Amino acid sequence: MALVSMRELLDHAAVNGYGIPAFNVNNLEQVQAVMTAADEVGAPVILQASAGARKYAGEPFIKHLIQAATEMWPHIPLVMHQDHGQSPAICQGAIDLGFSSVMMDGSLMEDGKTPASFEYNVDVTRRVVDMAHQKGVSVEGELGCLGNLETGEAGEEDGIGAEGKLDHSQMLTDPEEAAQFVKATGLDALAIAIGTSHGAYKFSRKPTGDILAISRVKEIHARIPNTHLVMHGSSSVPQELLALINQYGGKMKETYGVPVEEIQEAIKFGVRKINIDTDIRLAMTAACRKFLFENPDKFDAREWLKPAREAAKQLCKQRYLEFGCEGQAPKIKGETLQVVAARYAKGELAQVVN
Ligand SMILES: O=C(CO)COP(=O)(O)O
Ligand SMILES: O=C[C@H](O)COP(=O)(O)O
Ligand SMILES: [Zn+2]
Ligand SMILES: [Zn+2]
Repeated sequence: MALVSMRELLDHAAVNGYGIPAFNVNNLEQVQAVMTAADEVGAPVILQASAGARKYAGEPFIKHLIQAATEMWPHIPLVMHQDHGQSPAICQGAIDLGFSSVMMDGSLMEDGKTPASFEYNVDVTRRVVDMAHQKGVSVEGELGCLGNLETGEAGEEDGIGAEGKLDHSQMLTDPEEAAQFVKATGLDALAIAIGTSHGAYKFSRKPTGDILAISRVKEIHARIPNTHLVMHGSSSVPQELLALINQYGGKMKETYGVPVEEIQEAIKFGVRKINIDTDIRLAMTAACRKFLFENPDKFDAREWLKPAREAAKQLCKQRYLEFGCEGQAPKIKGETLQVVAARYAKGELAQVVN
């Protein structure tokens, strides 16, 4: 099957009440880990590449790694999604490269650090929707800035995150604004801010409602019940992986992620795409540290990449099962992007916002 539209997968997830993890990938082993996990449980797949991933591997490698996955697993509906595009030009580049879905993250200005105005966000997102839908490519936008409600700080581990302190009104997506935003842009999926942030250091304690606002998901969903919601920064940061890393020479500080049961609750209220990168990083690092510690004489990279890939696969498989993806892949038609483009043109996929 050629690459499919993210909209088609999220529509299917909405009708059938499940959520799809979107895994960040940077290299061969991560692509193989996600695909094998999906194959074992019959899950549809969203592979996403950040700007950092494209810089690390090089765009041709990202493109061909994902295309190789469509050849090796032709029966799995697969979306190639660009994560956190900082400008319409970057999204255009990804569409030209063959991505079947893009994120225009207009919650921050092009520098990836300065919170943007609502008007700026609508303008850039609308422009990306116009060009993407003509090709049948899906668009995710973001309203509200990801950040830690305890400290007012955004994740500082990757290239994207607001600088300085944010207040709660910037870090919690407003339901009414969300409705205006969806109406004005016509996007396919909306990333919301509810207290999650990127990276391993999300919460200083197991999160409760004051720092992880699942109640806000419910309020947004009540206002825009037909829009697919996206949760970024949704790694669960399993304590056993932190313990393994530290047991074998790592030095990670105490930290907590987004509990799986909170994500499961959010899935009941319109969350259809759940972004996970950090958990794969933790799983691979733990496995790699353990293997090298136990086998100090080994030097063939394949020997330590194999357990790392296997650990990533187990993590992905667990999330597919926990989010309800099991057995869904064969039920998805896998329309071509041309067919999807025609459906956008006819207005069949227009957003319904009252
Ligand atoms: O949101 C993400 C990518 O867009 C990844 O989030 P994590 O850092 O929680 O894995
Ligand atoms: O958006 C955040 C992802 O975790 C990507 O991280 P990255 O920019 O380090 O590749
Ligand atoms: Zn953002
Ligand atoms: Zn993100």
